[in-house]
Amino acid sequence: MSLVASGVTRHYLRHRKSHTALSGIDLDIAPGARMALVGESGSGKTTLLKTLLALDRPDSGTVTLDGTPVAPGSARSLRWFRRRVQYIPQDPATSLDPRKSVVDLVATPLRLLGSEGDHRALARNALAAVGLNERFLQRRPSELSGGQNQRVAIARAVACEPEYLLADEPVSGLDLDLREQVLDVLGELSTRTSTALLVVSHDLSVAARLCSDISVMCDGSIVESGSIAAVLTNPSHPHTRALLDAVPRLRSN
Ligand SMILES: Nc1ncnc2c1ncn2[C@@H]1O[C@H](COP(=O)(O)OP(=O)(O)OP(=O)(O)O)[C@@H](O)[C@H]1O
Repeated sequence: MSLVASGVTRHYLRHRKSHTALSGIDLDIAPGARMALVGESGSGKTTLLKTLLALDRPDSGTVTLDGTPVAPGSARSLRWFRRRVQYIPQDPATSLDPRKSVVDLVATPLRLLGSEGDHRALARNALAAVGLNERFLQRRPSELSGGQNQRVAIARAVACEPEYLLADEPVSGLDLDLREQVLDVLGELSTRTSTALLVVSHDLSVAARLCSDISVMCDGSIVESGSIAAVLTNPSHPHTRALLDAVPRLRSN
């Protein structure tokens, strides 16, 4: 019972040459897991996330949810999967329809997924859970701050109560205050619910704050994984040590 990538490989053509973005990745996200996926820019984190979300098709290998294979397909054929696996994109500004009100942005996916219940009431509850109260409901994304839009994106992802939440750099590009706000919201959500969290980040401090396990990517491979405490105190791969050196605070803690 888990979201699993097995032997996932993905190549891209660049300047007519094949470039390996993912090289035989195995990753198992158990129910309720809180896992960070870290690595420097270009290591393959987003490509793996897209593959796990059935937004991108691997060249070889499989992604399965509780043993059922998933791959890109029609919205209808993936409805069962999207009800269970949701996504917080890196840049909410490009993922939120600027014409829609906040409450509609959160209620619409519930309608499309055929979720049970009063969609607007569920949307209001999800927005309240991320600290956006009634006075925000009719605003448009352009009338919100970056951190507020990021919280709308979180509410949208959690409103259908998914079992797995995959977040791509959820706080990159936010200033310090907004970053703290969004990390608090995600941390609170993952402790209050049984939703599994996979957080993609190039930042080890974000990983340490939200997750209990970590996988480190380098050049399309997972080079190290384990509990955050073990990996951060005793990194075995040079790439992990280099990432750690970039966050001196973590070393001294
Ligand atoms: N659509 C694409 N076409 C060609 N190459 C791509 C494409 N998407 C990703 N790549 C390449 O695949 C590799 C992995 O990219 P990916 O975006 O998964 O890395 P990342 O670890 O998420 O990086 P970042 O932290 O900068 O977002 C990179 O070398 C990237 O240039």
